[in-house]
Amino acid sequence: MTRELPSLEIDGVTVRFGGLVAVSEVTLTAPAGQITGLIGPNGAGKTTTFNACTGVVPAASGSVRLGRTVLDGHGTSKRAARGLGRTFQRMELFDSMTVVENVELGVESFLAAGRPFGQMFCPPGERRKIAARAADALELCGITGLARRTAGDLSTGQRRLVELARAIATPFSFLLLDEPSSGLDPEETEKFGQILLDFVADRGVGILLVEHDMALVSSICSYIYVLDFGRLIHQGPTAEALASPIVLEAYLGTESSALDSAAESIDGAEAAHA
Ligand SMILES: Nc1ncnc2c1ncn2[C@@H]1O[C@H](COP(=O)(O)OP(=O)(O)OP(=O)(O)O)[C@@H](O)[C@H]1O
Repeated sequence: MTRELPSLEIDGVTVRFGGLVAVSEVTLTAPAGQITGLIGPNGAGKTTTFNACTGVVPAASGSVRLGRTVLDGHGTSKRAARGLGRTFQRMELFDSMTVVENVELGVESFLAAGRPFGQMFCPPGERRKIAARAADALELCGITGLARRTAGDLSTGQRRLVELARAIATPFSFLLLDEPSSGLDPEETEKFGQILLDFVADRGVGILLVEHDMALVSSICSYIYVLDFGRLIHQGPTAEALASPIVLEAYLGTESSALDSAAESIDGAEAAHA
């Protein structure tokens, strides 16, 4: 029987840094088995929203749930143990370790956190489980051939895939991905997007994606939320949201070229389906 995976529910979350309201009463739902986009200009509050979900910063008000599990009041490790995984804007790989060691470490830490003296003893059978999950994730990301390479020797594109493999090898029930395609060229980005689509279709895990690459957003997210100055200014199906005057205005002068490229890729996709 496959387990039912949760949606992420953010309900009226506000985060303040002194007098600055970085996130203001943000409410969103990101369902299981889909990639939901969270976009907005620089400084709009996207990463802070992720930080509030994972417990890195306290929310002044509001609530975060994974399905029926309330995450409020827990620290970062407990929220991860409840199933909320995350990748960071800046890559957090261990450069002196091999690719497979990096990926296995993610799984090992997750499993160890769930039992007493977990970091000291690895029960028989668990090592095989960890290796199997890591091998599966490397294959899904198309990097099995890099398993024994040292992470620090890899290109940015390869390192992004290792980071993704580590996140998907770990048995999280929902993933927050913060600009995961940053530094990739268009070909690598397209491949990366396809891996994400295959992953959610195959495993049913939900993803909330923060991303500046609008061509990627428009090709893999069916629904997006748009933040500006900490507030949600729009939500809706991707094509509609990216064409919305209020969204265009928020991006004007900052990322209008990014939206142009998104519009081109939406037009291209529509033409291909016609
Ligand atoms: N720890 C902090 N202390 C004070 N201000 C902060 C802190 N973290 C973020 N901010 C401020 O909160 C606002 C939202 O920042 P945040 O990093 O969430 O934006 P973002 O949408 O993720 O931006 P970007 O796309 O550039 O990563 C910004 O004005 C930022 O300067």
